[in-house]
Amino acid sequence: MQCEEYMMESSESDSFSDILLSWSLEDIVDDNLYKHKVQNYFGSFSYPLLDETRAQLHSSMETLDRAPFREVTAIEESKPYGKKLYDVEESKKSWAFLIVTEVSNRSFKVKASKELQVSNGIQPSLLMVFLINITPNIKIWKAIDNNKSARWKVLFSDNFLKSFKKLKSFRVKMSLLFLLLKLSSGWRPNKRNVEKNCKSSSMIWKKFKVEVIWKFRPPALDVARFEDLSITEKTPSYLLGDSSADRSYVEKSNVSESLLLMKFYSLSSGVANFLLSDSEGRELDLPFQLTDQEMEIVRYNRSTFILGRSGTGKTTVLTMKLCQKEQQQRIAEEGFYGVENALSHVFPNNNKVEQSPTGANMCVLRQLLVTVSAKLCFAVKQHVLHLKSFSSEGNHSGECSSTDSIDFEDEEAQFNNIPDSFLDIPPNCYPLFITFHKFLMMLDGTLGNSFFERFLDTSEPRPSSRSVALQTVLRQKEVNLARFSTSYWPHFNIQLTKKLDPSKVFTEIISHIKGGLGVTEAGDGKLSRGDFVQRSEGRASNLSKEKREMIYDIFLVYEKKKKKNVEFDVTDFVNDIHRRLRCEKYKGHEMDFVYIDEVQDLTVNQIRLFKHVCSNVEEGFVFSGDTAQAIARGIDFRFQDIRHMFYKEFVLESKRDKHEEREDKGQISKIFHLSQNFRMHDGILKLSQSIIDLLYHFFPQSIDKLKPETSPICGEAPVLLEPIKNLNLIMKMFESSDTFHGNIVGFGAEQVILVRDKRARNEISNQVAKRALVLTILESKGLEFQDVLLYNFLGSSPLQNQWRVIFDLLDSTLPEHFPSFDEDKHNILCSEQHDLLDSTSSIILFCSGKRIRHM
Ligand SMILES: Nc1ncnc2c1ncn2[C@@H]1O[C@H](COP(=O)(O)OP(=O)(O)OP(=O)(O)O)[C@@H](O)[C@H]1O
Repeated sequence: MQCEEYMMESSESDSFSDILLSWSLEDIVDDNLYKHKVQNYFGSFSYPLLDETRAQLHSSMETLDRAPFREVTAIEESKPYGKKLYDVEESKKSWAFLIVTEVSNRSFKVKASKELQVSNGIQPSLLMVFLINITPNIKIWKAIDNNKSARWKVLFSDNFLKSFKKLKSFRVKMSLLFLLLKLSSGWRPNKRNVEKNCKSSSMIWKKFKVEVIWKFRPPALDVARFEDLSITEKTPSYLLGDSSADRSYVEKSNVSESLLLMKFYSLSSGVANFLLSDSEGRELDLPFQLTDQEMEIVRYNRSTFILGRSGTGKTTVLTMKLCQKEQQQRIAEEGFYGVENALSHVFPNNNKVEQSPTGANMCVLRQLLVTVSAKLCFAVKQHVLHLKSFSSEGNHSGECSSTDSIDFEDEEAQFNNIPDSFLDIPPNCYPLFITFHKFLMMLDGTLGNSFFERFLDTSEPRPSSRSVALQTVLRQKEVNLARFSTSYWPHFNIQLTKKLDPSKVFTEIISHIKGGLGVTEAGDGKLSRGDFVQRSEGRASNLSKEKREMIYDIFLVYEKKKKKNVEFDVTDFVNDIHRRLRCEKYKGHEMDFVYIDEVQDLTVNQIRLFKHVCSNVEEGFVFSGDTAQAIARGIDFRFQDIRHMFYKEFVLESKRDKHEEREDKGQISKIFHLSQNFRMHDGILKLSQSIIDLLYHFFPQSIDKLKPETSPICGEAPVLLEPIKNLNLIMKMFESSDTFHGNIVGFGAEQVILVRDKRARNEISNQVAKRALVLTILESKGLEFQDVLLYNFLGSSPLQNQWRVIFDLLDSTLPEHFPSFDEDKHNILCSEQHDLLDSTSSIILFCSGKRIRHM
């Protein structure tokens, strides 16, 4: 039998520390001793609960939901090694480990590792529920309990997951999990095999030699690197990915391998069973450990707003909130407590029991998650389905549609199996993941007299499917910013247009004149000239009275021309739905919970529509967004506007409807800020922050002022590749698929070339001949890559030399012929800066054109 080394970290002072495991598995030696035992532990197990216990659980469920459940580790002393996850406030220290200490057929007990602070109002039984919650197969806890000495909670890393996935032998997988369980239960290897290596009095590093484990191989090197030696010096080499304690390796660690950004998962029986059952090498998508900041939002059970920059975990929090509700429903269904109460807790709308296609009764929790981008919608749905299939141990199937291979050119294809109406959604379509566009289509189909009827060409034969007909109408008749700029703008009075920018004018029309706060639902769907012009006096305005007059003139001409062309814009569609909702009552499905991601891409008038589909105003709405990003051009978004509108039109109106207004005015919903960035290292964040600073300076209204984000990882600033004379750099880079001066190796699935528009995409795609993924910035929104090559963004900017206005800001000694900043004239700079910001996930700037070198 072969022996290999592995190591673990522990704080000797506390017998209930976590094990922080971070290693790579490659090969595993063949033999193992534990096979039979493992099979015993992983057998199926069902546990009958006593009535008394059930009653206890029932009464405590509500409190549990709100309990600040936090598993505190003793790793605080070792902060440099851990993520923020382990930074626990003093007050929460009492939230210690909870271990099932006894399991028998008739009862089980829970014991806290430290003194449990019952004075906090939390009863031990609550904690028991939590364990049941995450570990439906209790038997595994019995295994942990076999050894009464120190028990450790096992967290494992992304690296572990990836390596585990590669393992072929089921037996090896089992033996590995078994070993982890043994460790967590307090088992320690034979003393002869232990070397002690004391780094400090409070921290003892142990090095164990254990039978039958694996061969270690350091992860591959990549672009970004560690530089902060204060971290690397204190961090044990194995935690940074190298068993040989080679400092130079540490400095070259890939950011994605870093413990500080890495995802961690805790080992429970559910996870163990899932890992073992995953025979087809399917993507492993497990619930990872959230930070305190994220957990606070997930547990907060009232309607709320989540604000954070790209990569701070907004979508993660939304998804986990949704999953939490699903899980509560499952518990309710499994009868852990009285069914009626369970239902009232999970289904605020007192939803009904529906018949499944097989005829069985099923409670349908109606959750709706809406995004603007179809790609993000797809990604979120896949993630949740994975999590669901994990938590129901692989039994989950029968989702509404299979979205395995989506053609993003035909983004709506992923919704083919969801009806274009809220009237008859099959139960297995829930939770419902749709784009805002699909949401509008569904509302249109729920109400009488479709908006599109008037645009269908009666002379032509109608396509057999409604959705094909609608797609055609949308393609041919919808005026978006691109069509506005090309087909409408040139026809407006040049005296008006020469002083204005089409994107600014379109934004004002769509977001304010026709879709903003001042537009009441009952009105005619637009602001009067007087109201619009008067807004120049408001504090938030950055447009003069004169310019507003001009914009209003353009608006009137635009409306006439649009009518003549029999065309429409999105606000016409939204206003038409509002109009119909005033005349007829919404009869579609009532949602229990609604989650709206990328809310910055919606106008106030669009967001208003959601109140018709969900009356659970107190608890049912979560909006998340970032004013630094905007997918949809032509939207002017302010978080505070949405929040006030929500209070006035959702909260107060619902209270009025329920005749509650006198006693309680309700509260304006809380805003949570997420500030830790998981996607980018410090070097990229600094670049983003410098663009945000430009936005604050030039366009303070276009972005909410937030605290700068933090990232625990240091990294280099993005590299600027300048063109070499007579050399097509892109071609050169990709002429051979795997080498470019030895620097860019294997530009593959985790890398992307970002370009400005579809034209550039086609051009670059041809040049790299499928050797790299090429996306427009818009298409890349919400997706993640290890490396981003931003191609010729500045060189191809419509702003051309006008970028130079920012030099004034950067260097006051520059000669005077640099143009000075004019808000209206340079408005496009705002969207350009937003685009640039969107692309700064991890970028290598690649520019052509001399002008760019100034940057
Ligand atoms: N606690 C955590 N530990 C490790 N990784 C995390 C944690 N929370 C979130 N992440 C990861 O950080 C990345 C960004 O998260 P997410 O997509 O939720 O952010 P976002 O704010 O919605 O970003 P965007 O606005 O760009 O879509 C994801 O890879 C996510 O899995």
